Amino acid sequence: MISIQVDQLTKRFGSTVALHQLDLRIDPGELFFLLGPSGCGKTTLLRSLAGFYIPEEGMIRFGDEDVTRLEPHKRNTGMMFQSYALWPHMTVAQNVAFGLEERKVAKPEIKRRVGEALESVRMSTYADRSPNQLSGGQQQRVALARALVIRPRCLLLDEPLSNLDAKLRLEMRTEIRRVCKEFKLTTVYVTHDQKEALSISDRMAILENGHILQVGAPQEVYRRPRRKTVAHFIGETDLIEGKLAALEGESAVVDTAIGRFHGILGDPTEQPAIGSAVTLSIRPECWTLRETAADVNSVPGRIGDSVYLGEVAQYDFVAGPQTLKVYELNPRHLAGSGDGPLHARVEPRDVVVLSG
Ligand SMILES: Nc1ncnc2c1ncn2[C@@H]1O[C@H](COP(=O)(O)OP(=O)(O)OP(=O)(O)O)[C@@H](O)[C@H]1O
Repeated sequence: MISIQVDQLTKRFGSTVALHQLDLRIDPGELFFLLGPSGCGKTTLLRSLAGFYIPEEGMIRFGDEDVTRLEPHKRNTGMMFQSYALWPHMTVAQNVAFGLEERKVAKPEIKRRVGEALESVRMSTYADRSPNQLSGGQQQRVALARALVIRPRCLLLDEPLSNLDAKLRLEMRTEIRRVCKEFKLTTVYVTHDQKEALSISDRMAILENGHILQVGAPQEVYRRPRRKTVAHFIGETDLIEGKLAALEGESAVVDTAIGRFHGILGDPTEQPAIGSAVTLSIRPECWTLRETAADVNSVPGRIGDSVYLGEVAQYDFVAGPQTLKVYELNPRHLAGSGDGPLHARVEPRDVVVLSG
């Protein structure tokens, strides 16, 4: 197991700065995700780790070794990309063996390791098939076996599941986590799919314009986003603009057009000034609907549109000038626009106060 450390990494393409003095440390054996809007620099960072891009400034280390300028094939990384590109004229076993043949590994050793790699992704019985006789999910398993067979120092995955349908994606993401943990591989995983990241990552980084906005475990990033962009990018959220009325440690009081809220600072290291503009981020499932008002964090309003989805009912809750998304888990019945006035209430710990 190795750590991956990135110090002050800058990568430019002409006048575009794809990565700005990026600092990041990924712990040994960690399953680490890179997330962010299109063009934020995820692929550039992954390709720099793989050695396909050489940064203009900064350093990349695998464990204690400086690999910043090392050629890709000398880095010994296992890679799996969006198009898994198995060679159609080779069998599954030959596809997996290829990397070992290139490395001039002895024949009996190749046979043993290919067997082990196919076993680890549960594809042993398909060894003699050609790739076009496999489903998309099975091809992806072979691509994973091909990445694992070289005993890489780390795994680099770029949208590995994006060609699969929804059900297979669910199955394969658990499979990828199982394999990474079994092989104790430090893994960097790029995706657009926040559910993939929330469900299997140890930690994740959210990028924007070549900068890292936040690094943390899924629960930290989801429950305590530090910036509006992060709150907006990960999960659903209600953003409510207001002015900071009081601050004591991490606890903040904010006045908004729909009332006064008590909450917690998203980024306790940045203390906004009293009277400054702030934004509240409240997850739709944190609200509860009641017929009576509560003492704090209680907003009167009416149900607008509603959608029943079995385990959850989704409401548009019209509170004066603001329409909030409110999700009720395990709904007994669906509230409708014909119902009387209600009060949406939220715990202060679920109200995240963000600068700006
Ligand atoms: N080979 C290249 N030549 C010129 N500009 C590039 C090149 N590769 C990336 N860029 C630019 O660098 C920035 C970061 O791109 P990158 O591909 O890393 O983003 P991304 O987060 O992976 O996006 P996506 O989610 O769309 O794949 C973008 O502005 C992109 O246009």
